[in-house]
Amino acid sequence: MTVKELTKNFKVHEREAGLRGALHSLMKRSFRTVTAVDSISFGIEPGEIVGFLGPNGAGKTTTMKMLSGLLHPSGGTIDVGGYVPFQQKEAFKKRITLVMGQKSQLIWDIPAAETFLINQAIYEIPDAQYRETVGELTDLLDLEPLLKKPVRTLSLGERMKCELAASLLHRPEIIFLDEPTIGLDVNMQETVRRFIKAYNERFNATILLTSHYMADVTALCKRVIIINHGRILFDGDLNQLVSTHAPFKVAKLVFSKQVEEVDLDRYGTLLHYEYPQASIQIPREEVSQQASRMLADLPVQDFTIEDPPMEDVIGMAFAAKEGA
Ligand SMILES: Nc1ncnc2c1ncn2[C@@H]1O[C@H](COP(=O)(O)OP(=O)(O)OP(=O)(O)O)[C@@H](O)[C@H]1O
Repeated sequence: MTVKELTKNFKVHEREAGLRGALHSLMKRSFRTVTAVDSISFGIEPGEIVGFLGPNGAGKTTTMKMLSGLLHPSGGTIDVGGYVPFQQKEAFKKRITLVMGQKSQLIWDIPAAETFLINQAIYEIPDAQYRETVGELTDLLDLEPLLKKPVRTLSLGERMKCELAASLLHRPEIIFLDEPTIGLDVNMQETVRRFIKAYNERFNATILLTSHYMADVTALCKRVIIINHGRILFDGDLNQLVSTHAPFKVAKLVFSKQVEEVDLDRYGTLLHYEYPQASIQIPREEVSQQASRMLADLPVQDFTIEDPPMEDVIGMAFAAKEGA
């Protein structure tokens, strides 16, 4: 998949407040242009899972819609699996899918199994292949007990599992996942994550994923693209992002006895101390040395070294860019 200088402008109608504004806008409409995606370029190799991150309104969904052919770009070029998405060729539609966590394609009053049959017809999936794929997806997602119930009676997580299956029946090799875990409880998020990983491994599918849950990103994506105000801020290895923008780790300690706060400052920057727990920020190159010192000097009952939370790392990446 290759994207070059992709841009999307929306024309939005502006109206002054109040009755005068309403009357005025009847006579003369005034428009403002919003640039949702501003000349972004990137390439994604077959089989890669890439995290597409950014704050609300950054342009992620707009980009996904252009990549899947739902929106016509204002500028730039897109090649997805050898196709130009907005030409909406049948062969292209059979190779991709767009799953939006906030929107459902399942029909509310009938069981998911029946939506599956409709999709079989739409995508012209031969019977044998359809049965095999439904069987595989049913196993991977544990769908058996869900398929015959009307969709409206399913929980959000159960519906999301059916949603994923419905979107993957035609075995697309390029998948756009827009917030697939939104609103799900922690266990169901983990189930969906495991499924995405298994699907990617089994079919070598290329996946572009947006999520506000950093656990999705750290579990699935080696590479991330971060956008803000429609522009790419970072595109590269997740580990590199962390080591560039957070050149430190956080030691989490649990003590078996009270320790003086001043004693903890000696090992790094004390972030938090409330007996029996403390967290201390330590420069990466000092981690092993300071860890052995702490274990030797302090009444440590439990000890872990972690990367800082991804939210913080991304926050630091934004701050660095704005400061530059
Ligand atoms: N149809 C539209 N008409 C006008 N403006 C739009 C339209 N769709 C999106 N926008 C604007 O484009 C910008 C990018 O929106 P987009 O939905 O792509 O962001 P996002 O990164 O997906 O955000 P979120 O994380 O909240 O889903 C926003 O300022 C949004 O208001």
